Amino acid sequence: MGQVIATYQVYDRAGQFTKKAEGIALGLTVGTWTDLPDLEKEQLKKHKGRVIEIRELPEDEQVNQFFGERRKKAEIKIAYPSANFSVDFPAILTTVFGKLSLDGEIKLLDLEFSPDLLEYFPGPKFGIEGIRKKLGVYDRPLLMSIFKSVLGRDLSYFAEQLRAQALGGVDLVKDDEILFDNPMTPFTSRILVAKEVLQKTEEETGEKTLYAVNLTGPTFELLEKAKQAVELGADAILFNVFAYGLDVLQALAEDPEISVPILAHPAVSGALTSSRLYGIHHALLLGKFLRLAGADLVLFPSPYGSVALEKETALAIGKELTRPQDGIKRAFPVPSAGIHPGLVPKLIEDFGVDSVINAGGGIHGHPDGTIAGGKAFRQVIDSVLNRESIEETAAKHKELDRALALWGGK
Ligand SMILES: CSCCC(=O)C(=O)COP(=O)(O)O
Ligand SMILES: [Mg+2]
Repeated sequence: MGQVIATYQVYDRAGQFTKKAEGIALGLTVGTWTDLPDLEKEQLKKHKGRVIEIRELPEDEQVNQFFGERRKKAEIKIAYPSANFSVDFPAILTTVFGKLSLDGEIKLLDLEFSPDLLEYFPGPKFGIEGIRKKLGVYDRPLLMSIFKSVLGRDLSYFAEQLRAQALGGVDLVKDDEILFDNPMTPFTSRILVAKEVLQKTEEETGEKTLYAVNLTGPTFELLEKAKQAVELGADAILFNVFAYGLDVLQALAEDPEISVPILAHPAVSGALTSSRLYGIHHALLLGKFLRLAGADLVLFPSPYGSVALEKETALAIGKELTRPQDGIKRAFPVPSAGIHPGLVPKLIEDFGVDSVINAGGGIHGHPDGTIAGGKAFRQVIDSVLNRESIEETAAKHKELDRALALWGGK
């Protein structure tokens, strides 16, 4: 029989972890099992959660200080039989971390699926290889940029900014996650204008650029809207998955008519991941779950920029997105926020060639404008791959030199 195994981090004053683990295993499955007559006990046995490991860990001094008292810490693993749930994110999350998520200092660290359950999750349609094929770029990290200051501006401004990003050598341009459907730059018009602009830049430069349009609006309109986007020729979709839910992403990814890559934005996810004591581990939510739900590219805070994650955490997300997994394509890690050219060597060292360098302000804020901003990034990416020092490359390219002078990194 299939099962999911949940790993939790728990704290307890008295360190009564066996009691706590058994309480969870019962409470989230058969509830009052021990008080029932024998016949019912037998029937409910196959539904009971099973404690499979309790591992006491050294106390966390930061947590002790926070509470002003000592708290013992442990990791516990509980297996939940698949007989208890339908195999979808809402049912599984409610089973393993439904009311439990409200019950004191407990964090969901990991969830292992038995192989039979993995078949219910599509994974990315395109993944790293599929996106590289679309772009014809195989040997370097991709470069992505973000429209900025488009709110309140019209389509001609949008077209101008898109053209500059493409001429700067950017592979993918995405809407900012805060750009919704609006009268100045309507969803469908953005797709049509982008198509025209990017066809022209490709003719001029020979390089392809993909545009990811922000798919927004009421949940029950999204599928139709996404299909309409594809019909109009959209290259890719940006999706604020945590404002909607993992299952909505999965529905989009599974639909054969939505035949474009999906970029998952981490907006709102910090409310679920950021606490040391509560919520869901970053690598599980932004890594394992988003990949299973079908994201082709996943944005998350890098260890360095303006909204930084601890390095170990950011690396763990990247690892979940790219580790080999039977039948499930790898998704592109996109460590983001406050990225400028000086950070690129570290990002490539951390996330490898199969990652995306992504910048908004770091491109448009270049002292010589957006085209120069894109070029500076492409120059530093080449510099790292050619094992040239950043100083040597900057001496040959004024775009990179000016970016490093402004933001540092030499
Ligand atoms: C926290 S990851 C998402 C980053 C993002 O949405 C963004 O707009 C980053 O812009 P920046 O100007 O910091 O590159
Ligand atoms: Mg943004």
